[in-house]
Amino acid sequence: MEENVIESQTEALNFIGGEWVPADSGETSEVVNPSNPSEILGTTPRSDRAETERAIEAATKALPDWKATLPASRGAILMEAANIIESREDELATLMAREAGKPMKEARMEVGRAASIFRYYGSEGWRLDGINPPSARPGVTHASMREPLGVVGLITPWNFPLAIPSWKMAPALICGNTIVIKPAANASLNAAALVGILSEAGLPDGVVNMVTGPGSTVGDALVTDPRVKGLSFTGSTATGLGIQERAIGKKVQLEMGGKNPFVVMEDADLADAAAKISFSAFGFAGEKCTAASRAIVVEEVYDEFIGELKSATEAIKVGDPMDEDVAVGPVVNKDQYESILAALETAKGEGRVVIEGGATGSEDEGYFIAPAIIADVDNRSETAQEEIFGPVLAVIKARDFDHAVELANDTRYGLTAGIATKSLRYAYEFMARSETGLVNVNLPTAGLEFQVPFGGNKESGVGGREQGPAALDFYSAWKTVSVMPL
Ligand SMILES: NC(=O)C1=CN([C@@H]2O[C@H](COP(=O)(O)OP(=O)(O)OC[C@H]3O[C@@H](n4cnc5c(N)ncnc54)[C@H](OP(=O)(O)O)[C@@H]3O)[C@@H](O)[C@H]2O)C=CC1
Ligand SMILES: O=C(O)CCC(=O)C(=O)O
Repeated sequence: MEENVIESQTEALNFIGGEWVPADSGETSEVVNPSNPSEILGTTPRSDRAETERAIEAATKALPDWKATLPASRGAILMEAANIIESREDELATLMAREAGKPMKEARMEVGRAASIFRYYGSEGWRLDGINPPSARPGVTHASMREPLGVVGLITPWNFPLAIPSWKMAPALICGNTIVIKPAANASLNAAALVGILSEAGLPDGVVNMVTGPGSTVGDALVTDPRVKGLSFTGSTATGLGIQERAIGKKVQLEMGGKNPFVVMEDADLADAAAKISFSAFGFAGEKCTAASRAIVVEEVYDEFIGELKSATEAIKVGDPMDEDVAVGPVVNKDQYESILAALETAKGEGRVVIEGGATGSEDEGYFIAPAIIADVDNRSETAQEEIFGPVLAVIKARDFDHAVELANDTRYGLTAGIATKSLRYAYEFMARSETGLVNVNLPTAGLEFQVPFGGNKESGVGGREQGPAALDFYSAWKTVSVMPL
C-alpha cells in the first residue's frame, strides 16, 4: 500500500481498494486555514464520478469477505482503531483546530468521543442482538437476525470532522457493511487521517474507501448509484432534502439543520441557565446543528436573565483555536463567514442589540466572528426561523409556560430543545410537548453522548436515528428464518 502523507498535513489522497490515489485529472483543492486564510494547509483530490464509481466497485468487491468475518473479529479492529485514535490525540486535535477552526478544548473532546464511539460499536461484535419470539405453530422456531445492507455511502460535513464520520462508520462496519465516504471539503484532511487509522488497525482493503471532491459530483454519484444500498448524510436541510429525492431505492438517513430553542422559566437558576445557553449558542462559534439559537424567556425574568446572559457571554474568549482557553475560534470558511455576517446584519434590524458581536478584524486576519445577542426578536422573523450556523443568539419573550412551548415548537425544525427550570411539572410537560428528537432539562442543547439515539423530527431529520443502538437498526436489515424440524 502507498504511504499516505497526512501526517505532514500537506496532501490527502483518495483511498480506494486500499490504495492512496490522486484524482484521475490530477486536480486538487486547497485546504485553507480559517485562522489565517493565506496559509494553505494542504490539498485534497478534486475527484469526479469515475473515481467514486471505482470506490463503489472496491467496496462491492470487499463486501462478501467482510460480511462473512465474525462480528467479534470486526469488533477487534474497531477496538484497535479506538486505541490508535486515543494515542494520537494531540495530532488529531491540532489538525481539527487548523482545518476546521475548532478550539483545542472541544477538538480534544471530539478525539476522545471518536475513540469511545469505535469502542462502543466494537463491543457490539459480541452482542448484535437478534430476536426469537415463540411461534404460533407447534414445533416451529423463529430467529430474526441482523444482516448488513451492503455498500453504504456516507456524506459528512465539516463541523464534526472526526465524530460524525466515526458515528456513521463504526456502526456500519460492525454490522458488516462496506463503505464509501465523501467528506466535506473542509474536513478532508481529518477524514483521511481517520481512514488511515482504520487501515492501520487492520481493516481489509476495500472495506472503507474515501473519495474527496465536490458534493455535486462525488456526493451525487453516491446518491444515485444503485450499488449503494444505504446512504447516511449530515449537512444542510436543503442539500439533504435534495438527496432524499434522488436516492431512489436506497435506505436513507438524513441529519440536517436546527433552530433549537432553550426555554427559561421563572423558577430557573438564571446564572446556570445563562452559562448553559451561552455554551450551547456560542461554543465552536455556533457551528453545530445542536446549537441553541433561540432563548425563549418568560417575561417575569426576561430582563434579569438577559443581564446574566450578557455576563456569561462576555466571559467567552474568542481567538486562536490553538489556545486551550478559547471557546470561539474562526468560522470554517469564507462562505460561512459572509453568510453569518449577513444574517447578523438582518438580526440587528429585527431586534435590540444586547451584544453587537460580529467580525473581530479584517477577513485577511482570519474568519473570526464574536458572539452576538439580539433581544426582543419576533419568533416569526427571519432571525428566529432561519438557521444561521454562527454565533448569533436571538432572545424571544414569552408570556408564560404555554406560550414558551408554543414558540419553541413554532419552527420547521425539530432537532433539540432545552428548558431551564426547577419544576418537575414544567420539565415533564416540556419533554412531552416538545416536537424535537432530543430534550434537555437544565443541560446544554449541544454536546451529545454517543450511546443514546440522536436525530430530529420535521425538517431536521429523516430516516431513523443515529448513534446508540438505533444506529444498528439503520445499518442492518432484519432477516427472519423460521424452521420446522421434520
Ligand atoms: N446539520 C449539520 O450538522 C450541518 C449543517 N450545515 C448547514 O449547511 C450550511 C451550508 O454548509 P455546507 O457545508 O455547504 O453544507 P452542505 O449540506 O452543502 O454539505 C454537507 C455535505 O454534503 C455534500 N454535498 C453538497 N451538495 C451535495 C449534493 N448535491 N449531493 C450530495 N452531497 C452533497 C457536501 O460536500 P462539499 O462540502 O464538497 O460541498 C458535504 O460533504 C451551513 O451554514 C449550515 O446551516 C452544515 C454542516 C453541518
Ligand atoms: O452537539 C453535538 O455534540 C453534535 C452536534 C452535531 O451532530 C452536528 O452539529 O452535526
